Amino acid sequence: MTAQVIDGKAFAATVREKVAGHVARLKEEHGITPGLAVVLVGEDPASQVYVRSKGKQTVEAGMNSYEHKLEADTSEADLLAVVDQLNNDPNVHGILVQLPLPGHLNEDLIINSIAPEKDVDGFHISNVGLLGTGQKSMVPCTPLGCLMMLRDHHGSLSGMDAVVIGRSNIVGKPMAQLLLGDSCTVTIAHSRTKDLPEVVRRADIVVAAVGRPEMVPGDWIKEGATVIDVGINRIDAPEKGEGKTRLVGDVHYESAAAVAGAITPVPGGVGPMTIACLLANTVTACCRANGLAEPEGLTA
Ligand SMILES: Nc1nc2c(c(=O)[nH]1)N[C@@H](CN(C=O)c1ccc(C(=O)N[C@@H](CCC(=O)O)C(=O)O)cc1)CN2
Repeated sequence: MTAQVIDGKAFAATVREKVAGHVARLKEEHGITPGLAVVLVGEDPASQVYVRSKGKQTVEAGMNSYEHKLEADTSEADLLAVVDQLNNDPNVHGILVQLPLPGHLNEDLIINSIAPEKDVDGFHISNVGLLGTGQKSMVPCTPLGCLMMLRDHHGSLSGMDAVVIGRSNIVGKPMAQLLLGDSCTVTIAHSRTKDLPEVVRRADIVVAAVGRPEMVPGDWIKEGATVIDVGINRIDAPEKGEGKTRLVGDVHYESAAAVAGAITPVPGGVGPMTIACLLANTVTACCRANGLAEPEGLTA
């Protein structure tokens, strides 16, 4: 079997189009423009690229983008003051603090200082609790993007066996909650899981989110399974020339694609969906803040 490639880049473009349509309607019918504030602390090069991309895509979708770039040595008190100001700004419907933060800042404290209804990352403890109890919440963008691709590919996920490899708060745990919400039988596997290959071999859906380059080989994958690769790892690529690198996922793509029914590539799979879902969450937050109907197909 050769897997169907799930094109996250193309799918993300359709999500952004839907978002732009909702934004246009919000403007025309209600005179409201959704606004997203992104806070970046420090000069991590990858974070700078992601923040730039978020700002650009926010504006392209017709929304207002507010960027707050703070020095790497910004104090916790100063960062909390910026978040507080954004919490109280009626033009800001979504707030995101780019991660990772510099080591001297308490990530949990900062995230939990964001007003839950503006927490478009879905990382606030209130949103974690709401998602875990099946209530309306803001849903973390990467798992939401994975769920959208799975629903698009399969229609219903009900009764499917799903394995999520990785138990991070940002991807693994919310992903498992979303799959459970769609009536999958869910296993969360991690570094201490006994006989990981056997656990993965049972799964109709494999979501790999461990951050270890090409850790999941094709012979762990059940024939016809759907593989969602969340990993984005940069590795040396001497075959491309001295000092060159390339991106790989947590799954060994070639061997997995030979047995899977469908697979997301890296790059161009889950990654682009993360920012598309951030835009979707911002529109959702704006509609909720104004007591308007939520956009269909853009939430979990
Ligand atoms: N506050 C947050 N911080 C971080 C998040 C997040 O969701 N919220 N996620 C990641 C970084 N991230 C967005 O912030 C992100 C990562 C990767 C991509 C992406 O499109 N990747 C491309 C490849 C890019 C490349 O060439 O390097 C792909 O996979 O095709 C988008 C967003 C950590 N921080």
